Amino acid sequence: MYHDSDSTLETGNIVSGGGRNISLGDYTEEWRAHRRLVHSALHRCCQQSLHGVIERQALHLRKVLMDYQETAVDLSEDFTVAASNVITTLAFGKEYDKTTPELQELHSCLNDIVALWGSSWISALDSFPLLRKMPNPVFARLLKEVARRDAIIKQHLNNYKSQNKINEDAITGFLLQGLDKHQSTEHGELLTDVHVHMATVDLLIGGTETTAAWLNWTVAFLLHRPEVQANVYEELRTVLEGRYPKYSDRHRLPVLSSLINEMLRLRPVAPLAIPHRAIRDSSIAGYFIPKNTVIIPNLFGAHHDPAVWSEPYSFKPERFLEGGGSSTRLLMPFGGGARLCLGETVAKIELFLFTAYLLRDFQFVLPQSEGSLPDLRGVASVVLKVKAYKVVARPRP
Ligand code: HEM
Repeated sequence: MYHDSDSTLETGNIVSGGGRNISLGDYTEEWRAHRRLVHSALHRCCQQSLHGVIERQALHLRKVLMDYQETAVDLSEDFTVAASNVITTLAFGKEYDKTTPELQELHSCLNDIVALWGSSWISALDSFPLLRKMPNPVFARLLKEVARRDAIIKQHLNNYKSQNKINEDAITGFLLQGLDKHQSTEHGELLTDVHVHMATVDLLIGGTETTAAWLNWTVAFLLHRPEVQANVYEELRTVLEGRYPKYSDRHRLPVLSSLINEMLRLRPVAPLAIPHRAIRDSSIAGYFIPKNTVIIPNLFGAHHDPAVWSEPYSFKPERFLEGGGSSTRLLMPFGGGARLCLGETVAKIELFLFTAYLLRDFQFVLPQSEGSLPDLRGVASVVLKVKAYKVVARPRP
């Protein structure tokens, strides 16, 4: 019932390529066809190539951590590169080193757009359209960054298309080929290259900082309760007998799964999801919701409701173990309904494999130089991030 995200606003239209991306697009036939196509592409890639792509990035991350040789480092950038490489490999068959200028340009541009669009200057423009008639440096920068983003993505997609063989197992390959098959919706709206372009932006924005922030939170919480880390390691060691895990091993690794679920509960990295709009008069829990009301789902609130969770603010993965009293059915870190996170399956495989690989090979410890444990309160923005901290990744014997 609550389908539309709020994109009638002018700045939203600019950022979303005229409403042609999924996260900000309105609930139209065109939007549904677009989402269906991207969903099919992700589904196919989850079955065909995703596992291998993530394994490769997890092993690369392992090498990066080994190379630090137990020095105290902030791992946030390495996590961002690992998560981003999963998406860029799937989207245009490319992976980057963190020092690559191309990668830095892509991320600085996407991060600037998210930050500028979330700024109060831009909200003021949407609330008081007359302000658009006056010079506004923030708005001018937003326009410039959107143009830069579009030029970068276009170049990547053109490079990809100019390769002789377009691989249908890669997302973009599937999307491009899918355009021929699904081009027209029931009502005749056309899906074009612009939709592939905007889907790539959606996947890059939706799939990079979220996964990276989640990994960074997990290491921070593990420093606070080292025994959880020891329990996960012990489980990995005994169940897997030395080999690296596959996603299909998850049911045999309840301790690891409980850690992942507890982190998704405690720090849903998109704490307020994406604004939705009621497409018709409705009600929630007995409250009348008129058509067009914008609804902001408070996922963080739902995950900390004392009526549902005991000690909601405590880090207690064991609550999800048998007899622990909590059910994963009450979790909603990926939102819900028609706007459910498109990358939910991709994210779940990533969180599982990255965490398993990291905890199998490293013990994360507080550096002696750090006086105190990481601050767990977080920095609020579109993505909920942990404050910067340093950690030592000590290789397991
Ligand atoms: C820890 C990892 C992640 C979390 C917690 C997360 C969470 C979310 C949430 C809460 C939403 C909004 C849902 C709503 O409004 O009801 C969302 C939307 C979205 N996410 Fe994720 N996400 C994650 C990873 C990913 C990944 C890896 C991708 C891409 C492969 C992705 C792509 C998207 C897209 C495209 C949307 C917009 C969907 C729409 O508006 O229809 N996300 N995500």
